[in-house]
Amino acid sequence: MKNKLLIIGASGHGKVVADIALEMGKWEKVAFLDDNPAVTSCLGLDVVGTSEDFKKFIDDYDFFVAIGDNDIRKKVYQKLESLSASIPVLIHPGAVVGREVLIECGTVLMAGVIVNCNTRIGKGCILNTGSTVDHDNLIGDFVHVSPGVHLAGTVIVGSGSWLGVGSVIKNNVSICEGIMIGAGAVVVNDIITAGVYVGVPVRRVK
Ligand SMILES: CC(=O)SCCNC(=O)CCNC(=O)[C@H](O)C(C)(C)COP(=O)(O)OP(=O)(O)OC[C@H]1O[C@@H](n2cnc3c(N)ncnc32)[C@H](O)[C@@H]1OP(=O)(O)O
Repeated sequence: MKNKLLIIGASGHGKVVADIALEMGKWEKVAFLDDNPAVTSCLGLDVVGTSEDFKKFIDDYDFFVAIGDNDIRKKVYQKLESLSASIPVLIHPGAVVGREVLIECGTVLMAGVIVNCNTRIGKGCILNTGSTVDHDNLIGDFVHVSPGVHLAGTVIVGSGSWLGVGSVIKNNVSICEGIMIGAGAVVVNDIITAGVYVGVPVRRVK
């Protein structure tokens, strides 16, 4: 771990990620990289270059990819990983993490998140504000669990999936890779085909 942090992506999501990093109090400097030249600061923190510039900073900074889109976040993360960048886990002090929970690099737990025991969260995930992930879950890489989502016990979520705001996943359900679950949806059975699912209980719309 380094004493400076560069956040890639000075968006609304990046702003919340920076807020968490500052709350954690582990870095003496926090700054951004962003590809929009019009954005020069975010949350009062400087944008010091574009995402292409990251190699210049690699020896001195930790890096965190704060890009909401799962596919883009994965691409940028993998570029950093291939150069052995130091990529932390960010956990808001107001999140609760149970025993025997494994959280991989590049994942953020926002305020009010609860992860119960024996759960594994993959790399590059977003556990957004107030979401809960219960016991014995397996969450793949680059998953976005939106604000207010609830996953009951023994749920599996495949890599790259996005659970929309306020959705609910019943216990013992598996969701395959690359799924989009709509806002407010309820999943009560396994989902084995990629697509967009909405409603209560969910139906596939795309
Ligand atoms: C901090 C943050 O902000 S984190 C970000 C959180 N954001 C989210 O969670 C966004 C979740 N996104 C959604 O719910 C979106 O509506 C999606 C992804 C499910 C669908 O979006 P699109 O692919 O653009 O589909 P589209 O809007 O064309 O809708 C397709 C159909 O599904 C319906 N539909 C879309 N979303 C929902 C939903 N959440 N619940 C019920 N029905 C829905 C539409 O009314 C439409 O029905 P119709 O064909 O009968 O008219």
